[in-house]
Amino acid sequence: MPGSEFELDQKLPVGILGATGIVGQRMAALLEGHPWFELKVVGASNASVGKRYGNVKWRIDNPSFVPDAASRLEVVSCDLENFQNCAWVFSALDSSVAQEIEPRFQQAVIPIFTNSSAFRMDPTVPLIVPTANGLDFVKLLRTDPKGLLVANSNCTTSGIAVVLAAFVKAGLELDAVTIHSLQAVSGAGVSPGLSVMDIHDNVVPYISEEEPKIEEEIRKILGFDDLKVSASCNRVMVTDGHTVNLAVKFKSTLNKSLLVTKSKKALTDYSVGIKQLPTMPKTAIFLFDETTNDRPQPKLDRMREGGMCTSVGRLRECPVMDIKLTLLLHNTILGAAGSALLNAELAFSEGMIKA
Ligand SMILES: NC(=O)C1=CN([C@@H]2O[C@H](COP(=O)(O)OP(=O)(O)OC[C@H]3O[C@@H](n4cnc5c(N)ncnc54)[C@H](OP(=O)(O)O)[C@@H]3O)[C@@H](O)[C@H]2O)C=CC1
Ligand SMILES: N[C@@H](CC(=O)OP(=O)(O)O)C(=O)O
Repeated sequence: MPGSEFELDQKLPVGILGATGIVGQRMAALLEGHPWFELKVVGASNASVGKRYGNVKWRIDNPSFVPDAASRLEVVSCDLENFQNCAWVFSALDSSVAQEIEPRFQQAVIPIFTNSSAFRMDPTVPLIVPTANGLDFVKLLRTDPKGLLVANSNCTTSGIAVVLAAFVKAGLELDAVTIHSLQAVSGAGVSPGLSVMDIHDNVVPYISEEEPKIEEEIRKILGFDDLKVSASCNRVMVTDGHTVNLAVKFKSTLNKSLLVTKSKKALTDYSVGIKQLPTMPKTAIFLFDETTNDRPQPKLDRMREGGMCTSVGRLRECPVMDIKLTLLLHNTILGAAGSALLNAELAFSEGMIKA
């Protein structure tokens, strides 16, 4: 927890657009008992308007089930006037809907931290995975604090960006990256979501629009326009937690064995370089050593550090590239709601949003 400068007389009122979906529910669960922010408004589509939030069909495995304080709220429409008293809003809207609704909040000068992909590649929108490029966000807030719309990345992108950021920070220059993902069903959201008939006992080797999104977002987050990235995405029968097999080629003349050693050190030494905040994990990356060759696994490792830590294992030489590894991230926490919340904490702690 930060020091007394952040002790507030009253918590800041915040709202969620798309509060009834999988990411919106995660946001509500993470906000329950938050030291600075209090969930006051929950918005969704007309299908949910008028319901008590506690009566909405709950879909995530939060220990407190529907968060207690939020359960009494009534779901409202995502019209601006319902959120006028919020210090800012989190958006967990479908991207097609977000495209229309999010700019209205931006124009009304209500800051918005969005999980949607609608504006991620807009050059005026910071694309921030706080445990990867959070320090860039701090610098931006200090020099040009106008970003009222802040996006976090695609879920799969998030953990990859964290690992690659650690390599870059350790001075390992990236040349090319290949990505093979095994993505959980919660990534597909509720509506339309995935049919059990399609995914049970199955692997689906295609996720609409996912591959180019990951490739572009990684370049934007790391700031390397010329980085070669190739992604292949698969949907698997896992509830939460995306697994990624990553191979990396460095711009280096060192031999592969040395690059493995340096990569391991980069991951174990990695520190994000920003202050401790309520949702910041103590360690952004957890590396399994060579005595453990069957981890990370979604069921066992997705909740490490409250779902905000990227777990890495099986880091070894690659006969084609230089190194390869397996990483795991929680797709609705690090990959969505947790990063949006940490971005808001960062912005608030840097004075972007006044109490
Ligand atoms: N799931 C994941 O792992 C990740 C998701 N994201 C992004 O986060 C966003 C939310 O994803 P997810 O929670 O999975 O999606 P869901 O389909 O589960 O939820 C969508 C939400 O948007 C609301 N909504 C839909 N149409 C409208 C409308 N016309 N007006 C107002 N509200 C509307 C829904 O309300 P209602 O219930 O009433 O229909 C619901 O609350 C998406 O943009 C997604 O791409 C990003 C990273 C990871
Ligand atoms: N498409 C991702 C989740 C997601 O919604 O990503 P995005 O916000 O980039 O559309 C998945 O299927 O796991």
